[in-house]
This record gives sequence, structure tokens and C-alpha cells, in this order.
Amino acid sequence: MSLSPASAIVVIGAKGQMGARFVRSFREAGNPVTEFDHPLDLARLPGAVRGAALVLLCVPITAMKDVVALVAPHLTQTTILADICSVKVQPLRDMLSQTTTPVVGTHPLFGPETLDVELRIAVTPGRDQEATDNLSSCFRDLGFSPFTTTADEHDKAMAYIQGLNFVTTVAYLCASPLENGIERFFTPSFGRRVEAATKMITQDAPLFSTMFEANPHSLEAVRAFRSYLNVAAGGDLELLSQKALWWWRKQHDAGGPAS
Ligand SMILES: O=C(O)C(=O)C[C@]1(C(=O)O)C=C[C@@H](O)C=C1
Repeated sequence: MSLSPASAIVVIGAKGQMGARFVRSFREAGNPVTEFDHPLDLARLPGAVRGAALVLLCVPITAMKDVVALVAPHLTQTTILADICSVKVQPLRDMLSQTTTPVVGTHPLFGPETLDVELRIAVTPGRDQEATDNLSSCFRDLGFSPFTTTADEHDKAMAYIQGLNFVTTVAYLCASPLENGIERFFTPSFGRRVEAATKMITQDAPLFSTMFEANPHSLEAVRAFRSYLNVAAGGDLELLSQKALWWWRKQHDAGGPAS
């Protein structure tokens, strides 16, 4: 069954910031949306799930297993179960192990307030290719830009894009002297770095810590970073700078960065 503006949608975690964003998008497209949040209304849940074309789990990764256990008995062969967690290997495992019906993993690569940029969503097939295709085309109709990947490729990339971004930012700020009056020495480029880190550290730190723990590639990313810090400690910044230039040259290069 393909998803259309007439399809009934259930959003669990609807009062969370991302859940609320998806509720709004589906409603604007005309979809009837039934909202659930913590604590789950177990009297309403079975009927809503049975009549839904899509059950979208917008719950923390730590709650995934328990929430899937409550939803799974009411899923039908025509209902797609999907999540929006920032890692994909573990949530897909939680969904697949407790169901026999269509499953799709997704990760919106933006925040609840992101506007004015391409809103990309990583989509990782779980069970039933048609469900992946349907959900991707539904996201496209809502104005998002979905692309398909595997759970492992996703988690590996996000260990660097999100995990290492967080780890290196907190470690860098901790390593910098925490002294009153240091603001006097701020340069524009350092100011931009602190500004870019503000939401991550002041609001999203628990989210990033949870992602780090749940991503199987986190430690390998930290070790890779540490090996480059060792090169810096040996003084070879020329080598590091040359290698880092790959990020700006990669449009022209066929391969990856020179090792
Ligand atoms: O709020 C933002 O602007 C975000 O980008 C949020 C952000 C991120 O910082 O990486 C946080 C978690 C999601 O998995 C995706 C994006």
C-alpha cells in the first residue's frame, strides 16, 4: 500500500521536538495524524496502530526496544514501522527482531528548527523494499530529500559527522584554559567555533552522548582522530594540512584522501 495524503499516520513521541515537526508536516499535507507521547495511552494504541499506514517512532534510542514491544502486536502487513533515531544499526535490530511486518529506518539530518537548507533524510531499508520506496517518496512529497543507505554505512559516517564533531568540540573546549577574562582574547574564527558549538553543548549534549554510546563505530573514530593528534604532537602540521585539503579538492578527485 503506498502512502498518500489520505493515509493515517501514528506518531509516537509526538511532543518531542522532532516528533512535533513531523506531526506538523504530515498535517500540512492533509494526513490524519494520531499523536502519542510518554506515558503511552495503552487503551488507544492498538486501534490507532491497526488503522495506520505508517507508525513513526520519534522516541529516544534508549526507549526503542520497549516502545516497539508495545506497538508490534498491533502491526498489520500494510503498516510501515519506522524510526528517526540518529543511529541506525541498533534501532533497526530492535524493530526487526520484534516484528514480521514492513520496517524502515530513517535519520533526518537536521534539527527541529532547521530551515532554509536542503532537509536530507538518510533512509535505511529494514524489511520490505516497497515500504522503503513508499516512505522515501512520501518524504519527497513532504519536501524532504531522502537518500538510501545501509545502517552500517550510516553509522560509520555519523560516527565522524556527529560523534567526532561532538567529542572533539568538548575535548577542545575542556583543553582550553577556563579562565575569567579569556573572552578578551577571542578572534573572529574562534568566536565562530564557539558559536557553532553553542547548541550542541548547551542543549544537545545528552543527545550526542547517547548517540556516541549507541554507535558501533564511535571508538574507531576517536582512535583515528587520536592518531592524527599524535601527528600534530610530532609537529608535522604540513602533512595534516595537506591531507585535510582533500575536503575542498574532493569534487575533482576520483579517490579518497591521500594517506
Ligand atoms: O539542530 C540542528 O541544527 C542539528 O543539526 C541537530 C542535529 C545535529 O546537530 O547534528 C542533532 C541530531 C540529529 O540527529 C540531527 C541533527
